[in-house]
Amino acid sequence: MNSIKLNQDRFDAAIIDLDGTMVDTMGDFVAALNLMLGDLALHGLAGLPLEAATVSRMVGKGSEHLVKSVLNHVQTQAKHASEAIDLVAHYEPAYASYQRHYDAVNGRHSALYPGVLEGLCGLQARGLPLVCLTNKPAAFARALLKLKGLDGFFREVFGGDSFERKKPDPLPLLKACEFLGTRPARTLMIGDSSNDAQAARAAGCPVVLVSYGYNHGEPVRAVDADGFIDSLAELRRQ
Ligand SMILES: O=C(O)COP(=O)(O)O
Ligand SMILES: [Mg+2]
Repeated sequence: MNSIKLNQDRFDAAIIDLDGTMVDTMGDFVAALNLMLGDLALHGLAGLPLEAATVSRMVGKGSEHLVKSVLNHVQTQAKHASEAIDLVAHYEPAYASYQRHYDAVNGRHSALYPGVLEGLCGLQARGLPLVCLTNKPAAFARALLKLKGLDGFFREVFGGDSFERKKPDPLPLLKACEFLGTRPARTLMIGDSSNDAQAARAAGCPVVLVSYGYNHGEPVRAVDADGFIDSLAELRRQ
């Protein structure tokens, strides 16, 4: 980690992102989205099924954004005007189908990144209270954390539907700090994307990004952040 030294003097708590930071959930997203396209009879259209490389560019801004991005992608893949889809008419059924399928596949095609347990244990051993803050719907996030054995680490789990606005808006981080009773300047945000970094900057939280996540398909080290780590286990050693 380059410019941040993690020590108890500097931080009173940590807020940790879920997808792309603690759990590699790409397999769940891809499975649920392809089942959704099957329901809508869009599965066979121009170059589908969707692949992880495509979906990883769309993840991180919540389910509504993800479903809209996939429908837009299908639209741009349509080779003939006759294949063009009505995005507005498809959105509601697509979203309902996606939610149903994601609920069923949640955690089945996903895995903890290496070093996550060590990192969380290290933060906990330092006495830092932890909150999980994701743009994933809170119910999906809680079920996933439980399935992966991580639920016991967090005082609270906030999702993309917990507040009026999602990351990159600072509101969820400010609310998480309020819950923790800590000042943003002393609350470390750990994430995988520019979404997390922008929210942290705007809230006044220091931010460290992992190098292995999704970051909307862009190189993460180009993002304005206070440090980068290759594994959460590095937090233990600071
Ligand atoms: O957009 C999502 O569903 C999840 O994204 P996040 O856990 O990286 O915030
Ligand atoms: Mg993320």
